[in-house]
Amino acid sequence: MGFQKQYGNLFKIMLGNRPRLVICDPKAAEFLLGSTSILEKSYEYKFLHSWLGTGLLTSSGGKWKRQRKLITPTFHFQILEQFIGVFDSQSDILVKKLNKEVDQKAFDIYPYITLCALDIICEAAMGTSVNAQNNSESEYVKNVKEMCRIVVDRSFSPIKMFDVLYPLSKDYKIEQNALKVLHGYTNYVIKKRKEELISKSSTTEKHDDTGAKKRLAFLDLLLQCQVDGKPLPQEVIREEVDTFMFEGHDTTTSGISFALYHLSKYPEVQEKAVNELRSIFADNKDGSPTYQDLQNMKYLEMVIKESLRLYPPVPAYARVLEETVKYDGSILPKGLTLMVLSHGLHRNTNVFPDPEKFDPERFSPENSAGRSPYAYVPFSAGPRNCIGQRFAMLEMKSTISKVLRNFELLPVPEHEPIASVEAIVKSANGLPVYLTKRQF
Ligand code: HEM
Repeated sequence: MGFQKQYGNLFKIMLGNRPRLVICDPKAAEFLLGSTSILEKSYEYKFLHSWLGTGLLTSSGGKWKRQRKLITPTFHFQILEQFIGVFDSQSDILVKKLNKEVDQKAFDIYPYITLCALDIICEAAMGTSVNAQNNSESEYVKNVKEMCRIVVDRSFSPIKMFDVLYPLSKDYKIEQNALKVLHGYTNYVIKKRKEELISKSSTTEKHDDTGAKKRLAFLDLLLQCQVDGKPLPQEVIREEVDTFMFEGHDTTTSGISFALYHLSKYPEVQEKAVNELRSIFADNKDGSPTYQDLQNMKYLEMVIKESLRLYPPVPAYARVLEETVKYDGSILPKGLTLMVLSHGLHRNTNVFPDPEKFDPERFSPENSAGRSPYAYVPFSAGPRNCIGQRFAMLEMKSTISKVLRNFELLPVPEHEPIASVEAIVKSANGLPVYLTKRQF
């Protein structure tokens, strides 16, 4: 991160034997992210292939275009609306778990949120529960964590990054075992859902035992997709479900945890967010939020956005040039990796003065007006932006508002997070807070 201060908003570095152009400048970010032709992901994404195959995140070319078109409708707001119950019921479990920290010592909020976010994505993606919050020792949960660690390790290890050397490492064996568990579980769930889909008539299948409209998981929607009149192959469905599992829980965990941490540090911001919630839930103090309630949490959204600015969960993402291109009078050669460092872009002083200051007002409608959409990119931008962006924002609002309605968050005065830049941004020294009960 220090490189930006030294070399400016556009600079070249070598990682291993690969040169890369690091982008912390909105104009260059627009050139890359707005492009409809520079879509190929960089080398490091290959470390995800053994788990995710070539799902939406890791695929390229025709397959990516086809899958993106097919999957986009499954993120329609009417479908997202169905997941609000999942966010709410899992947040209720989170509140129960957090109750034991009330008036106790400071504790790290991150592990609690990880398990909650895992439960949410499992239920939304697969329609099943792994019950991580009540059973953090689940094999599936343990192996998701293990795979996330291995992927990051491989990106930075001068030995493990090479395919020929990697099988000699301890992690290779751990990965093989993890993949057995992860693929075994997803394949089992897909098979079970497929059988259910075939055995139930189309009318009963859309309703649960009480006759209420049944919620469909992303998996059900994928099972209903057809290409040229044929259902998607099992392998393709598995890749996408696994991709949602990977992209859809560590990212929101980081987003929620840092936002809660910032709320603890800035009591006046917390007070303002709570007042907004009081006005939204005036007639329904203990009620569950509706889709509209979540949409009305405008100030909370500003808080989340500012938190994502300072600690974007995906701090960097990269593409590789398949052709030589020209940018701003310079030739960028084929094979060059272009990396958007959102962590640095969000600290560009031309766009965000006094960048280290936490100030949600930066995202008020007046202050956001006229800002380039490529200056603030926690969810990336352009054709390969995050497909789960609206799902993530709803989940973050739902979970954070539930915590705020139940607890007051208090700061640990001397603590400053040390951003550890892995695939997902975490804090090396945790995100500790104190909790007291709130009268809402
Ligand atoms: C705060 C939460 C999230 C953040 C900050 C985030 C951020 C991002 C970013 C930066 C990318 C681009 C990555 C790249 O170019 O390599 C991306 C892609 C993606 N995200 Fe998210 N994400 C979040 C939540 C989610 C959720 C909840 C889901 C699924 C339910 C999801 C699914 C995906 C998928 C499938 C892609 C690949 C899209 C494509 O290449 O077409 N994300 N996300």
